[in-house]
Amino acid sequence: MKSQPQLREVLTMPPLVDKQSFRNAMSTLAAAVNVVTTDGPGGRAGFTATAVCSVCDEPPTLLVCLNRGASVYDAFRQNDSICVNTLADHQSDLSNLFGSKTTMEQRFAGATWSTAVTGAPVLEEALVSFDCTVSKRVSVGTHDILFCEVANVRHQDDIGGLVYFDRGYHRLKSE
Ligand SMILES: NC(=O)c1ccc[n+]([C@@H]2O[C@H](COP(=O)([O-])OP(=O)(O)OC[C@H]3O[C@@H](n4cnc5c(N)ncnc54)[C@H](O)[C@@H]3O)[C@@H](O)[C@H]2O)c1
Ligand SMILES: Cc1cc2c(cc1C)N(C[C@H](O)[C@H](O)[C@H](O)COP(=O)(O)O)c1[nH]c(=O)[nH]c(=O)c1N2
Repeated sequence: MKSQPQLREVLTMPPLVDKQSFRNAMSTLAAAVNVVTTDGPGGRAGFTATAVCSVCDEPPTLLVCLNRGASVYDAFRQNDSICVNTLADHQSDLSNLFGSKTTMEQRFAGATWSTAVTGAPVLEEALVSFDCTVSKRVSVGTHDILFCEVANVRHQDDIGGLVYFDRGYHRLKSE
């Protein structure tokens, strides 16, 4: 019978797949597109994120993965108020605005905002907005995982969703 590798052996093992192969594979996982915003002592900031998912419903918690090299990282490190604004089918331009090398002024000038209970910016025409407080932060590799407790939800009816798949946007409409 083959013995289990010792911890030291595991730690020195090379990565199983290279970065590009990983990204190519990940590009086949369809994901909702979100503009994640914050405000507070670290200032107002926002970025586009597809690495968002549900964690548990007691307490209602979702997670957001944020690259520590992103321009918004310091603001998200200092602030605990976060709003996950899931984009509607007509908002791919806003995704590109918050997902490219633009200033925060340029990003927020691209849409209309209100202020959530927690103080985070809420996108007026979002499909759904999750107003959250960060409950825990975990660093893994290049990213921080932000666990966010949901204080309030705002949902719009009769509006299509936006999905990122195969490095492009796809519009979804319910029958
Ligand atoms: N989780 C992330 O940080 C993440 C997710 C999606 C896109 N992006 C960024 O958006 C840009 C365009 O992405 P694309 O999908 O058109 O092409 P891509 O080839 O850069 O990425 C393909 C897929 O790989 C994953 N990915 C990409 N960069 C990653 C990273 N640094 N960490 C973890 N997963 C990552 C995502 O699932 C992405 O959809 C790139 O600059 C990319 O880095 C980052
Ligand atoms: C469709 C799509 C999806 C994502 C991104 C981009 C795009 C276009 N980006 C990258 C992130 O939005 C990007 O780092 C910043 O908005 C632009 O970089 P700077 O803020 O200027 O560093 C991104 N970054 C991240 O840390 N987590 C994520 O889940 C995603 N997802």
